[in-house]
Amino acid sequence: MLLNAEDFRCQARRALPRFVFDYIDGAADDGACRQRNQADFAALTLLPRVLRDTSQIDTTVTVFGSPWSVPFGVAPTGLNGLIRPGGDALLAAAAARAGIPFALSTASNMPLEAVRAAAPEGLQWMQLYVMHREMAERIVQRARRAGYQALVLTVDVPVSGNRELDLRNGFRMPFKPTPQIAWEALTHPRWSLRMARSGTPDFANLTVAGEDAGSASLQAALMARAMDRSLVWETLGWLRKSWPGPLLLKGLLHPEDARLAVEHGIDGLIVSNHGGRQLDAAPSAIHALPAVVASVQGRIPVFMDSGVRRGSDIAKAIALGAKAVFLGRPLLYGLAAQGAAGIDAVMKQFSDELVRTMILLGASRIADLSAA
Ligand SMILES: Cc1cc2nc3c(=O)[nH]c(=O)nc-3n(C[C@H](O)[C@H](O)[C@H](O)COP(=O)(O)O)c2cc1C
Ligand SMILES: O=C(O)C(=O)c1ccccc1
Repeated sequence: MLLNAEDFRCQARRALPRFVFDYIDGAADDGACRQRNQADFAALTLLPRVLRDTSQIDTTVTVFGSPWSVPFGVAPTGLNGLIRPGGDALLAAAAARAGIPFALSTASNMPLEAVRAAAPEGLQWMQLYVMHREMAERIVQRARRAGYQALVLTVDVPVSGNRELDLRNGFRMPFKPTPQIAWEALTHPRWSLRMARSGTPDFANLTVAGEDAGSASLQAALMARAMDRSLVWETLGWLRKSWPGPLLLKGLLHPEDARLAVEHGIDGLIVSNHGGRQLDAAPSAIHALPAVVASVQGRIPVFMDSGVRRGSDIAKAIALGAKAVFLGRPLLYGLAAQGAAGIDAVMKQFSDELVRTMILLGASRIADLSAA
């Protein structure tokens, strides 16, 4: 029986070739930050109230004018097509069914227009990595035309985190199976068959004038996470010109950076350490959240991700000032274990756990959690 995120993780380990599972599950250096993310959630408590009317539970929140049925969304993750062909479309459609937003990664294997078409009624946000500004501008224009509602600039990948599992496995883009990867793939005939039918899982959203979107050098550069490190607060205004909608920064932890973000006209923040995949010495996101919330003083919504594994973790993040959270690996485990049904099941698990937590806390609305 798959009852919780850890159950789905174990099932995903069985369902995937090792190099794919390692890529998803892996973290930077020694995995200390990834562990901290969960340990710090576990160390927090919520103080329940009793004899309050919880006969009706309302989990909805409104974000940038749009209602979410529950206060969580799908975090942007690259290479979802490596888990299942069309992984991004499956995640986007599941999010639309659940009434929550899906964030598409710049490092996705499906063209952003195709993902939008897979769930045209859903909320979709576009995550941006800036390798070249001109390439970034093209992605932003396309996202705007395709109807993405918000743009999320990820700022915690100035360079790749040290992912030793990926290095040892020889996992590279353009996708080129090493003997080990070929062996792992072949011992998972179902996975290999699916991939054989769908073709190589290239990054599909890299467009540069004069260079083929699928060029080997662009593929390799994105996999090496070779970002434009000259992009700074002073040059952020450049993005504003091509994106009139909500613009969020993802991956900051410092309260002073939160203040700078507000000063520079940013519309929302995602407090995150990238699931422990970047700076292994970083504090947990839930630990960093309160100072960021204090610094922002309610001027813009603050979201968080990294380490959310239970509905009670969502309640804890909201109690500490988050508007909502994003889920990364748990949904990927669901996708790996059972495809679309697995994503639905993981989303339902988090919703059910949140509702139970709210009843136990005597909170009938999300706003009531702020006091827990
Ligand atoms: C396999 C994988 C790929 C990811 N790719 C991206 C990405 O392309 N862009 C991005 O902003 N964050 C990326 N992230 C980070 C997630 O958006 C999110 O911050 C993180 O997964 C949250 O932690 P959690 O997995 O503990 O929930 C990735 C995370 C994983 C696990
Ligand atoms: O692995 C990641 O966390 C990530 O952000 C990423 C970046 C570029 C390509 C693939 C994944």
